[in-house]
Amino acid sequence: MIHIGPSLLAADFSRLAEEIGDIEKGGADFLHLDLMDGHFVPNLTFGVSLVAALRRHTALVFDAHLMVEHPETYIDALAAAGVQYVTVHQEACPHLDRVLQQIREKGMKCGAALNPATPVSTLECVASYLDMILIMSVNPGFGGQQFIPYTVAKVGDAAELLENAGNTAAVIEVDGGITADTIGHVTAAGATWLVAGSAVFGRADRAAAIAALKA
Ligand SMILES: O=C(CO)[C@H](O)[C@H](O)COP(=O)(O)O
Repeated sequence: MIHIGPSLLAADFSRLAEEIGDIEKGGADFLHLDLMDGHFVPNLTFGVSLVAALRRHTALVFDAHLMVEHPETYIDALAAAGVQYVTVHQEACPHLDRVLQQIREKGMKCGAALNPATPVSTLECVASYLDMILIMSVNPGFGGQQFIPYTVAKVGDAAELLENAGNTAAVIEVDGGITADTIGHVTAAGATWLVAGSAVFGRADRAAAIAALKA
């Protein structure tokens, strides 16, 4: 079952509540929230107070992707803001197990994200209890980039890792450069959650854009 999550990064920041209403009506399955701190990635987006404010405007599942240093300092506030999925970067977490447990203890689903050049094998020790593996198919920091083809093989690696760990409940999400042309490659390899920024918010008819990706 394919889930499409528009990335708020590509929305019109001057009218976010309307933009979210548009994709919710248009058939989005979740809302992807890119929190960037200007340190882990060379861009700065928004923080938890904005996420909390948006929570009042939609029933969509909130999928927070933390592209930040020290993600452990965000977890309590994200739980209070009503976020359901929190994904941290393996590369930002010297204590990955600890921060994933912290997310679970707050009653949220936990995910681990990998930059394009980070191997899936780095998640072997936590694979049995992850709720999500997020394969970045662009270098994180900016929307509208070109999909990196070698990341398709990493989706297959993630599927194999989860299978070997006996974790059939976890999902594989892919983020970056997802379009009607690239989506089929990653779904064939095992991804079921697809983040799409430009391919949804960049189009006037969001319902048609989501339907095109699902098709
Ligand atoms: O995490 C991201 C960038 O770091 C974005 O979610 C991603 O790039 C989506 O945008 P697009 O679909 O336009 O590539």
